[in-house]
Amino acid sequence: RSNAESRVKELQELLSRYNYEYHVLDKPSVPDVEYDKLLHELKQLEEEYPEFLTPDSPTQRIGGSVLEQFSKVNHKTPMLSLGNAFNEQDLRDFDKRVRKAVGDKISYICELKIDGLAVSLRYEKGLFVQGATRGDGSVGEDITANLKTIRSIPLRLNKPFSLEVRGEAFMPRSSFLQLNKEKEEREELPFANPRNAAAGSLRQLDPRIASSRNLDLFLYGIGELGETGAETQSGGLDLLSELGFKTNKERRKCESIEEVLQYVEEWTEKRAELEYDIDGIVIKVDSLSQQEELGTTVKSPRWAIAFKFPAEEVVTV
Ligand SMILES: Cc1ccc(Cn2cc(C(N)=O)ccc2=O)c(C)c1
Repeated sequence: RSNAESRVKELQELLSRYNYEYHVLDKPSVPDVEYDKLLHELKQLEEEYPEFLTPDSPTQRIGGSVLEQFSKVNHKTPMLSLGNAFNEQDLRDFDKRVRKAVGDKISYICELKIDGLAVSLRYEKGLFVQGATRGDGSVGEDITANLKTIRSIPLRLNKPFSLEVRGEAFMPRSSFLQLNKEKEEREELPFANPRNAAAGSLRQLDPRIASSRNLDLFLYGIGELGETGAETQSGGLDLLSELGFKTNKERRKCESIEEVLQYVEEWTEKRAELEYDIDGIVIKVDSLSQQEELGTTVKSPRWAIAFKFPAEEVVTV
């Protein structure tokens, strides 16, 4: 019995690591069948010895019940929306406003703007306890059970931190095309785009449906930054990676608006090569103290802007 307990612990550790290698690093160290075999062994042991079952076990991704409805969640810090830029001049004007307010010693960080839906995840002492949609920025919907089905989300951090993190949930384009093919075969209405498919999947009351949709998530922000000691946005992103979160590797530090414009130009060309849709580029002042100095307007930060790509001409045949 005691070696059943140690075997359960060993399998939970092992499977969590394999899950991280596969879904976060995209670099599995064991074949899928090996992972599957060990997962079944853990499921058997947890059935036989339920006292060893923990909520963060790799077997607990798909909750038991179908929800009646989603409850509401109040975001401690509001989830802001970004002001938009549509051309080079808008970006140069943004740069001027920033320099006027905080002076000329600034760095920017550019990140791909994933075309999905913004969600926030709360961890207590390292354990994933709640996940919510952005909603209106102050009140969102509790979609914890559906977010748990996203395999790249750690159910337990590798440090017992209590913090709130934010990111964009999305559906890879290949999964979107496959889902629509299946919908058309069932003569169901297909989703118009991956963003709608991701939103529709996370709004399912049955977590088994969300689990089948191959959703994913990139984290890009930490609420209550002070707790973690990060001093820059780029440092915050590195910390998120160290904690076991999936972050987007295409981010770039830019020392001038010229470099920002180069990055925007580069990804305007390359966006079709990505496995997911992006609808623009997010540009942020990297220093968190300068972000505080710049503050926010009624609804969006003065220290960030979203460059939006021109809407794609939809070819209707
Ligand atoms: C049967 C089966 C089991 C697992 C997976 C995918 N996968 C693989 C690993 C792995 N190799 O470390 C870890 C987690 C995971 O989700 C597939 C596609 C099929």
